Amino acid sequence: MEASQKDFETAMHQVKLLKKDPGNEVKLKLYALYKQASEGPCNAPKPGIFDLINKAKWDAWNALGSLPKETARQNYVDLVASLSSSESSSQRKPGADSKQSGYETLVVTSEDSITKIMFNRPNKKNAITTQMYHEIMHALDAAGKDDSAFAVFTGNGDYYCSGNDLNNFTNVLPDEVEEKAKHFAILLRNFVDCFINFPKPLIAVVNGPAVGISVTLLGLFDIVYASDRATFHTPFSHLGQSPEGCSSYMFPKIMGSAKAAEMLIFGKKLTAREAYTQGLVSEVFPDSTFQEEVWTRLKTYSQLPPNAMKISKQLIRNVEKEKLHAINSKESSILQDRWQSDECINAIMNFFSKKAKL
Ligand SMILES: CCCCC/C=C/C(=O)SCCNC(=O)CCNC(=O)[C@H](O)C(C)(C)COP(=O)(O)OP(=O)(O)OC[C@H]1O[C@@H](n2cnc3c(N)ncnc32)[C@H](O)[C@@H]1OP(=O)(O)O
Repeated sequence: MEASQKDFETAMHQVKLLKKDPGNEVKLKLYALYKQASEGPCNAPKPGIFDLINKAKWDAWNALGSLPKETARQNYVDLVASLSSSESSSQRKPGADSKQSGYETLVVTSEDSITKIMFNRPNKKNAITTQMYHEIMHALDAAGKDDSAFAVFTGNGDYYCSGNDLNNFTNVLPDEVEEKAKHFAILLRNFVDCFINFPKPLIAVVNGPAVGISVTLLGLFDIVYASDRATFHTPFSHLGQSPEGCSSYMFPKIMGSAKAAEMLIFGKKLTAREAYTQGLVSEVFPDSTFQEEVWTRLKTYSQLPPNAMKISKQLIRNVEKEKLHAINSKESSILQDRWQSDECINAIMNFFSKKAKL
């Protein structure tokens, strides 16, 4: 059920009862969601750069873009619920619903036999930092072993995920480039391996635009539900890079080589409907009812016998597992070279100099 105005008001009251200060980042998130839910997209003039507090608040609100009021209200209620529940977790009975601690870039929750892994850097469009890569690997490892029926990835805010955080490649001295590239190739390979090896059904709830590695990985997901606001974009050539996440194999297999080439070589951005027509997405939902429809459905599926679902997933996927590992290894090693190329270094510099937003 979508959060009602009454749920929203109750949540506003609950915030005041929190005993622990949730920290500035969470307070900004609460502020932004509250403004978006009550007033809609940011319409206030941007504060001056020295007005630090009001600028941070404005940035947080503005980062929510055109997120619908209803979704903001729901996210606000969910966030307050997760804050309240983590405060009372010491009194909670074992096995009850819980937000898992130890994550800074994700919100990981277990509810209704579903492990939900939510990218949680909405102000940065959920771009994946090195820390986030590690947290995702950790969350996947735990979700593979816990008693949930399946795992679901989604994004907080208006984006699903804007792909690799390009800051991962900045502040590297010229004589460190080779070593860094090697380091990231190993990280990438290990990261994608976790998706190839994940033993249970893996579902993506694509709440908004998806870019780069968050798109390529979808070929390794079992089901992809998308809001009609979602887009799918892999600007690898624009960045002087090349495909990863086994997309060089999975995308031609899913959509045919001609369509895959348009995405992976030319960086053609697909709408949710196009991604559905090309077989990358299982179903598209209107954004206004997306969360309610998808989660109602997933809660029903999560009651199916978990072992049967797990075995079926493995039957479908395991035939190609070794091949996928080999492809992942090859893609990572090619990227290791690409990251050291002038094409790539210049494209990343361009992004940060705001000349070439993709
Ligand atoms: C282990 C290594 C694996 C490597 C393999 C992975 C490859 C990839 O994923 S390639 C794809 C990389 N991603 C991109 O190229 C996207 C870059 N971002 C953008 O083009 C845009 O930010 C946007 C289209 C995603 C959103 O544009 P807009 O709505 O105009 O919002 P802003 O650009 O103002 O973004 C808000 C805020 O977030 C920062 N940000 C967004 N995405 C990234 C990112 N991928 N890396 C770093 N930072 C990102 C953006 O810089 C803004 O920050 P502030 O200026 O500080 O507010």
